[in-house]
Amino acid sequence: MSPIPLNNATFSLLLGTFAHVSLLKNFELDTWIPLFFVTSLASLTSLIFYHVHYDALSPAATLFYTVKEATCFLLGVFTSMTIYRLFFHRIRHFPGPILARVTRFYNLYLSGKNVKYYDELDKLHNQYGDFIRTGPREISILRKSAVSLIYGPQSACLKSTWYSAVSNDSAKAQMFYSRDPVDHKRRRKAWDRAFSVKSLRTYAPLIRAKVEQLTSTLASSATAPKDATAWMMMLAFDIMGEVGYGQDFGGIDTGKEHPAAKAIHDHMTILSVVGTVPWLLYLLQFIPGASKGYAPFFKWSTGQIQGKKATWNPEKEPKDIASWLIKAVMEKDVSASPTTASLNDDGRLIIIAGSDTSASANACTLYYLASNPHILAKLQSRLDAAMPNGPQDWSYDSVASINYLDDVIKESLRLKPPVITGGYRVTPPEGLQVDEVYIPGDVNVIVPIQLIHTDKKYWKKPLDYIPERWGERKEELGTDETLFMPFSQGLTNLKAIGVYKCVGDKMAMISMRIAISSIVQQFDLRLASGETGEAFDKERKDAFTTVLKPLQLLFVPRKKFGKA
Ligand code: HEM
Repeated sequence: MSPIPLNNATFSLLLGTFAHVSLLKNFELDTWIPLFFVTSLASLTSLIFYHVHYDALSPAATLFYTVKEATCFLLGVFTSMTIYRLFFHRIRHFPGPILARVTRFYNLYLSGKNVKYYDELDKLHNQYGDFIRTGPREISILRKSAVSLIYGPQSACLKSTWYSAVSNDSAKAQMFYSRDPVDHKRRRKAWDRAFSVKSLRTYAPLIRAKVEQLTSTLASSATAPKDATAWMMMLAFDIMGEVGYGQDFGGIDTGKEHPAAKAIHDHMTILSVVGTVPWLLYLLQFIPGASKGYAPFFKWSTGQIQGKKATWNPEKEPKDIASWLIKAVMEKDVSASPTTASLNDDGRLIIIAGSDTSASANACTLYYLASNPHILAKLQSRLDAAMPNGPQDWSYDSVASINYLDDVIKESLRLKPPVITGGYRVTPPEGLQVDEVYIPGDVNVIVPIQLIHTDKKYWKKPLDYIPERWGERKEELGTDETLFMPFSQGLTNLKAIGVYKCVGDKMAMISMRIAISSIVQQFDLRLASGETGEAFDKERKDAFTTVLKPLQLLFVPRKKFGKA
């Protein structure tokens, strides 16, 4: 029996085409994926019901016709989608690999291949130019003017669907995932308070205490090589424990990486690879056990937040980031996290955003200093000139006055930005004019951080580590600060601003100044025997943040201080 018309292959094919052209084409599938699945399930159930009751088909025939019709329907959808994306889409004129124009699964493949998406993107830019289509509605741009247009304070671009991959409901998620600009701006105020000048002043001594604990530990077994990657990770976690929650993670004490560190790396790798197809990442969390490795960290941070709430004292000034966020909730401030779930998620954001990034920045700076003895010696001489009696003279004010220290840190952030590629933004409905190129509205755009930092159009000796390019050789090397965006910032009058830029950028700089100055003041750094630094340099994983290979260094205590 061949019931008409529902089991008709042509009809199903046409229905699929019609569904794409009239409906799906206009939807942001990433945001509507639950509805899409419920509707698909309901349609399949109705089809089965129709075949059983109206066509009186046997179970085997019902299965056969349902599968056939569903397959034809999907064939219609995907054929229409492919033709549309290749020949009719508003960004069809942009060059890029053919598969990338059709599906984001191509990006998933590129990201997952070696988890070095920045390398893949570099190859694509070399092949196709400054503007490339890296997805059906996604463009990667390597142009200076795009930085402030997309990331600057006046930008009309919003956060892309990538940010709704973890949750479609921003009321239940951390501030970072809030795509509604009004909601984001409101919630960001509570975070801004946690990083005010006054708050930062209370964090600096906590950071210094952790760094001192590290330098004593390093000094106690000075002849043995140490894995700088692991120790910088322990330091960063311990700092974020103290500054974020007023808690000691005990990493430096025990010499063991906090279990949350591995969980966060795994989580970030999944986020960056699977997140290239945001709806897929969204679905992944419904697979039982998918976030098992992450559970202890969830439990710890939720316990901390809820514990602080339970013992809240309104008279006490907050001393850590979490307490600032809780204060907004307890005082029912407009900036407060809207739900318990979102506050708990904000609590996780503190550690995730602040630890990995700072650890990677410090480890990379130590790598460059150990590999460039003349730069290390110059930095030590500047530190010695400012603090002639060595560590006993150390003060943050002295350290902050040493421009060369900032130059060293900035050059590391340029060559090895901890957030390697960065976040996508969506163009406003009226589109975006970048130099001679018009990008239509509702298109995901990105300026890949590491690639713009090393673009030979804009940088002389782009791959060389030259801290002087930020100071005395600025003019000679033509350094343009507006191209420097490790915190996803756009610059205006050399002030780092941007609606979605890193809220912890100032704390990050303070933390790096304290860590690098203290270590370099007390130790000479050398690559340990057998360590070339090559794997560390070349094999970084792009897991949104960076996952670094081990780096074996010798921390040799310095005997003399004073002016060189
Ligand atoms: C060297 C260290 C750091 C680097 C390079 C860095 C980089 C970044 C970047 C690139 C973004 C924007 C990501 C995007 O566009 O999606 C960001 C956002 C953020 N960072 Fe950092 N970060 C660092 C340290 C920190 C620290 C210490 C904290 C403190 C908790 C922090 C907290 C945040 C938060 C909360 C956001 C989300 C901001 C928002 O969505 O409004 N970061 N960071």
